[in-house]
Amino acid sequence: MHKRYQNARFVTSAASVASLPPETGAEVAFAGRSNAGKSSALNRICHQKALARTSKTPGRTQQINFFDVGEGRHLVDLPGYGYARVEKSRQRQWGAFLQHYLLERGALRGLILLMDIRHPLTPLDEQLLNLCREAGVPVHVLLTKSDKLKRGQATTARREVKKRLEAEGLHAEVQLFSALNGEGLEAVQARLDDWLGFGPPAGADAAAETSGPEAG
Ligand SMILES: Nc1nc2c(ncn2[C@@H]2O[C@H](COP(=O)(O)OP(=O)(O)OP(=O)(O)O)[C@@H](O)[C@H]2O)c(=O)[nH]1
Repeated sequence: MHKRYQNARFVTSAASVASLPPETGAEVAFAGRSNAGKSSALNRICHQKALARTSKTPGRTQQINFFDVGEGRHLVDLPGYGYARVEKSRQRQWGAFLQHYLLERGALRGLILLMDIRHPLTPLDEQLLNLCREAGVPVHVLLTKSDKLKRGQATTARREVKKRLEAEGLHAEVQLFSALNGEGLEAVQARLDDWLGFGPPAGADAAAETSGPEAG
């Protein structure tokens, strides 16, 4: 089992450009619509119950949260977007902050975009993908809650998302993920290792290393 992320710990939050922490090393950001399953995914990836608070009320995560995963590397939890009840002015403010973060953050190695497998590629997801392309930030897509669909449906959903992205000239990798049953966990951890510049985990065998991010 991959244990590196078990020691992740919360370091700080930022609610504005001015309060962003100094760039100490590589970081990978997690983004997605409210309720896409981001907190659940982070908790699962880090084998912790409440690292990122899982909430049944969508839209409650309002700050960028930084988690230290060792050796100066960080996972960064971006606030969920698209929650209808957040006022327009706050949505705009958040958009500007996100744009600044994606364009200016030198330490940012890539973005994990989480989308509920049953509702992928909403207009806000598309906007974020375009922003990442503009900023030159690589994207890795998790189609979350894959346990909600039958095997064949999940595979088809993945293929269709991949096809739509390619049609738009976006070359993101797309994988299935379930925080519930752990599907795709090793693939996303391998992607994080790669982006963060970690070597293979101690005790990893060749099979684990070759299970590419598109597995699942
Ligand atoms: N079946 C299933 N449900 C999931 C999975 N991941 C998350 N959920 C459920 O989906 C809901 C939202 O999950 P969260 O992890 O809180 O979502 P979030 O994206 O962090 O939401 P915000 O805090 O609004 O940004 C919760 O009711 C979770 O229990 C999954 O893999 N499978």
